[in-house]
Amino acid sequence: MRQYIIAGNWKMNKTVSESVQLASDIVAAVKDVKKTEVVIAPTYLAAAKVADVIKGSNVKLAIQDIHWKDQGAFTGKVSVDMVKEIGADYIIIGHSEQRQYFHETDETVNLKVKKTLAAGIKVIICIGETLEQRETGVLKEVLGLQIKGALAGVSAEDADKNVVLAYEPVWAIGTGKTATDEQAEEVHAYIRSLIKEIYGEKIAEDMRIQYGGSMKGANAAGLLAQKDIDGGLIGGAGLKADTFKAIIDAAEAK
Ligand SMILES: O=C(CO)COP(=O)(O)O
Repeated sequence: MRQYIIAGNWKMNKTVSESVQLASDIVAAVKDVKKTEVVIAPTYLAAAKVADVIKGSNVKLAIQDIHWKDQGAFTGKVSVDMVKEIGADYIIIGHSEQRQYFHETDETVNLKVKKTLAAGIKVIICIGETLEQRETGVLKEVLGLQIKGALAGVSAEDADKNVVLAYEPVWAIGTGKTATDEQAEEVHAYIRSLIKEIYGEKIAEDMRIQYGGSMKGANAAGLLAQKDIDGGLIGGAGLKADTFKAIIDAAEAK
C-alpha cells in the first residue's frame, strides 16, 4: 500500500520568524500522525531555521527548487549541496509557477531531477496542464512529454524509491477551482499508466502521485478516496496549521 504524502508548499509566503512559528505549530499539530508522511516547503531564506524546528519530529523538509549546477555565477540560485547540508528530504521540481514565470522546461526539470537524486535527496516532480491545453484536447500529450522529459535517464531504483509525482492542473492552482474527484482520478490513472509503460507494473504501483490545486479540508477526503491519488501538494491551505492539519486528518482517516 502506498503511504499518503501531504506536503505544504509555502511558495513566496512567510518571513523567517513567521516560518518558524508555522513550522512549530505544524509540528505540534501533527505529533500523533502515524500513517501519513508530512512535508513542508518553506522559502530558501527560512529553510535552515525551519530544519532546526522540525528536527526529531515527524515533519520532513522540502526545498522549493534548486539549480542543477554545483556552484558558481548563478545569481539568486541555490545548489543541491547547500540544501543537503541543512537536511532537505525532498526538492520540489518543475512547479508550474517555475515553468510559467521562470523559463523552466522539461530539460531543466530533468537536469534538476538527476542532480537531486544523485545527491541522495528525493524529488517531488510537478506536472500539469493549462486550461487551454485541457480545452484543446492535448492534456495527455502534454503530460506525456512532461513525465518522459522529467524522468529521462532516471533509474528504475530511483523511480521506485525516490520519486513522487504531483499532478497540479494549472487552472486549479490558487483559483479555488478544484478538479472534481473523477477528473483528478482519470488523470492520475493515466499518469500511472505512463509510468507503467516506462518502468513496468511494480514501479507504477509503488509510485505516489499527489494531487495539487485548491486542495483543502473540505475536498480532501473525496480526492484522497480515489484509487490513484496518494496525497496532496498544498498551497494556500498549507499556510495555517489548522487548515493543513484538516487535510492530513482526511488522509489519516483512510
Ligand atoms: O500549487 C500548489 C501547490 O504547489 C497548489 O496551490 P493551491 O493549493 O493554493 O491551489
